[in-house]
Amino acid sequence: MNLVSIIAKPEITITKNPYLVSSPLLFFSNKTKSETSIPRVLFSSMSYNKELAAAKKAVSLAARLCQKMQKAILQSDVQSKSDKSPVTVADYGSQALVSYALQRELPSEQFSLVAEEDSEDLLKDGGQETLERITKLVNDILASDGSYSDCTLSTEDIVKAIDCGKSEGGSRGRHWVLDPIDGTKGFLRGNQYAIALALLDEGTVVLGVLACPNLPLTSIAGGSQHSLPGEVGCLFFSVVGGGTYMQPLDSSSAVKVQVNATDNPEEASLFESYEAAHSMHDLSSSIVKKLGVKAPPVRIDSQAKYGALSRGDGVIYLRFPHKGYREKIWDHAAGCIVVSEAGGLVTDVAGNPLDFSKGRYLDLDTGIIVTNQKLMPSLLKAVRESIEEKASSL
Ligand SMILES: Nc1ncnc2c1ncn2[C@@H]1O[C@H](COP(=O)(O)O)[C@@H](O)[C@H]1OP(=O)(O)O
Ligand SMILES: [Mg+2]
Ligand SMILES: [Mg+2]
Ligand SMILES: [Mg+2]
Repeated sequence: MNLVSIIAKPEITITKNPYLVSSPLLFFSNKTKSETSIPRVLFSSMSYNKELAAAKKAVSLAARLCQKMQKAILQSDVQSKSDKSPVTVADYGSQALVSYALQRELPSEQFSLVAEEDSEDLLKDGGQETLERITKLVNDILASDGSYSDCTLSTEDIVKAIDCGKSEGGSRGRHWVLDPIDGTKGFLRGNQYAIALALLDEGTVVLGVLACPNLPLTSIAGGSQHSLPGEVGCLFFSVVGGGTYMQPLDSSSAVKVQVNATDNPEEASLFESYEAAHSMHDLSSSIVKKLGVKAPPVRIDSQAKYGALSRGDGVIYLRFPHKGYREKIWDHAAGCIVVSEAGGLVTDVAGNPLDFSKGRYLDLDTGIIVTNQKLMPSLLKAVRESIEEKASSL
């Protein structure tokens, strides 16, 4: 039986990147081995190699599209900045590109996609011009990459690709889960955003790819989110049982990353939403005060928080949406596996893992808590106490 084995190549490093120094690269090569000599953990990651390659390609193409559009937005004058259509074009374009690329890369698989956007607004009066812009943009990205040069997409193809994302997901079979631009507000401001793609298999997230085009390749601990050009753009990826890896968006040299495993809250720093409207910052600050965290919170947009936490830039991520907000699975699926495979934990307030098998929404009523395994018990205790105090003060 021809199986895949993993060979460590410690001599290959990218010296500019501190994560690479202690992290040998892993290469996959074909080798014949008896089935019993392969650890179970490798079997689980081996089963999704094809899907991982397809997901990385799809997300990298979408990241290129988003980078192009964000540059155009930031270079535009004040008047056209108030026009929100470039972000719309980028959102739809990213979803169309990921959907199309996955289907081209995995032609023999049944395709189901749970994604944020749908074409309803594009098909209304006045949507045609936007649809044409999206179609041109997607075709331009594919042409400059040289992929799928056998066909140019029509506006109908684009609508079809976007609307593949209407699946309800659930606990049966395989479903891709996509947020084409996570952190739209950050994208518009020129700050952090992510393209987040995950694969659900029988209700469990088994694979995640997270592109963070504006995230520095070096640590953002302490809040420094600025780097020299050429030193930003990270692609995180994980397969269940296989760990989490990070590579520069424009290169294929991946390194294994791990969460910061400190058990000392004084050394732990907190990530939270940039947008106060997305999470209750007063509650997070009461929790970290109770826990004894010293550093001020680092506020960044999108699932880039999960990526940064997976490589140890910070230790805690708290997310408490305001009452009535329903969390969607595409806002957490990729980030969740990226952190868990790097040794972290992602739970609800009760300490239960997130359940992605219930359809398009996560069945949560309170919030999402992310940290390493050692700090989780005391963090959960501080969360519960702070929630009780807040409730009794109302
Ligand atoms: N009122 C809201 N409360 C919480 N999250 C929201 C709200 N509105 C949008 N979001 C989503 O929160 C995520 C951004 O999280 P963060 O605040 O941590 O950056 C995005 O997925 C964003 O959607 P979108 O994907 O459309 O940007
Ligand atoms: Mg989102
Ligand atoms: Mg989005
Ligand atoms: Mg949105």
